[in-house]
Amino acid sequence: MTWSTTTTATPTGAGPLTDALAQLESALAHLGFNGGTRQMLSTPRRELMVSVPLRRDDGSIAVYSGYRVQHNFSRGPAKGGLRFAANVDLDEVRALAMWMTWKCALVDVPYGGAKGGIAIDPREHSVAELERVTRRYTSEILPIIGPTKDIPAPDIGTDERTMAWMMDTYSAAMGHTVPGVVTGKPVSLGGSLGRAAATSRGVAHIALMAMASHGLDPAHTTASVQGFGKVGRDAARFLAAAGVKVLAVSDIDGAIYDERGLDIGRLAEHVDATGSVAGFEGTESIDPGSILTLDVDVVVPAAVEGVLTGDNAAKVQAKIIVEGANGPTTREADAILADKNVLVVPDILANAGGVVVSYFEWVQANQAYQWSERDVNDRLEERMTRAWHDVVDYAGAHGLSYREAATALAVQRVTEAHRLRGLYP
Ligand SMILES: NC(=O)C1=CN([C@@H]2O[C@H](COP(=O)(O)OP(=O)(O)OC[C@H]3O[C@@H](n4cnc5c(N)ncnc54)[C@H](OP(=O)(O)O)[C@@H]3O)[C@@H](O)[C@H]2O)C=CC1
Ligand SMILES: O=C(O)CCC(=O)C(=O)O
Repeated sequence: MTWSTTTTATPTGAGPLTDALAQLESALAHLGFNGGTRQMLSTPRRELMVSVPLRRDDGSIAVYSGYRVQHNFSRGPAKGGLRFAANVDLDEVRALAMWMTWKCALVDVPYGGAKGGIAIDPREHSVAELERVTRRYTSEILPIIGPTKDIPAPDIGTDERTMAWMMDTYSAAMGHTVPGVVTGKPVSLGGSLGRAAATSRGVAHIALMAMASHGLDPAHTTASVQGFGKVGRDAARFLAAAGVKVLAVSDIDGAIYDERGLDIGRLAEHVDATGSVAGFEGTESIDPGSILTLDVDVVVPAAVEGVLTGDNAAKVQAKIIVEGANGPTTREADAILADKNVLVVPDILANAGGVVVSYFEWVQANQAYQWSERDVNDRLEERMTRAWHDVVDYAGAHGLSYREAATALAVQRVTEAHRLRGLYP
């Protein structure tokens, strides 16, 4: 395994880390923070790179690159998801870890930020292979995770089953069951009621508040959703349940459109049966790239980073973008959308419902006590509403965009924790 504790994240060219660092720079400039604070916040506290060997079902050996980046611990243990995707690399994981720090601070949960990833396409592997690769990765990063150190959760390409394997591997090494080492576990293993849909519930709640702030009545509002995975599917479901007409959704394989509004329940059944939104009866197949620029009121990118760019931002017709995904909007797109007066609700606010309920899960696991789903959802809504008002008020008071306000608020909280812990560590 390769350890690094001193790397300053210096990205090359465009990409999520470039965007994340630019957002940090603008928050630091607004707050008037000095070079030392800047260097501390732009530098991950710890990075671990591992090679993950896998014996494939046919007996051959493959080796995958794995990462865990812990960006900050000032407010508590590091927290963040684990991604399985072919294009995962260190800079992407660094950016995602930094965004986790701001997200946790913004919704005021007592965590720092982390993220992990393995450069593997889960669709190319059997369940048995995925289990072996997850267990080996967990063993490799075991020294730096734990309920008081760093607590992984699901992200792209991983799910509650992955978390169960991680918990089991960690627990076997400890000699006793440690449910608090991961969140997003199956409920029967100490997971929280409401966690599976929490990110989407939060996205929809924030989208409805953003719509209200623009005087949009859900019953007369249209939306499109990019991505129909753990976040996109339920975000579309909650929006539709609130009366919003979801006209289009997409996944890797295609995009579909229905001017009458999609039946999300039936679409979910179609996806469960076929593996894709493509070919859903009664809908028109459209160019997946157009999902972000359709004539709708609200766009929810809920797939990957860097999809709203300098090339397509000028074509956006929506009034509101609610970032279900992490980092879907590049710096160039942000500037163009601001000029067009499009409201961008940033990822660290819009998709924070997942980590909020992960926090609730961790609290429940540590106390070996389960809350009701109603309790979880009420507390989630309360936290999301509070964070929304914090951002709106701060943006209004300082003449900032919502992204600038959210990042500045978060950076201020992290820096304050750092100051209170002592200036001379
Ligand atoms: N899960 C969580 O709790 C949280 C997730 N997020 C963020 O939300 C986003 C989605 O995560 P999640 O839903 O968990 O991941 P999933 O793996 O469950 O789903 C990802 C979805 O995005 C689709 N997709 C991938 N690439 C593209 C593309 N280029 N164009 C269109 N669709 C694409 C996938 O298609 P296909 O189905 O065909 O593979 C799938 O539908 C990520 O940015 C993640 O970091 C943020 C906060 C919490
Ligand atoms: O639930 C968590 O701990 C983190 C989820 C996540 O990876 C994210 O919010 O981006």
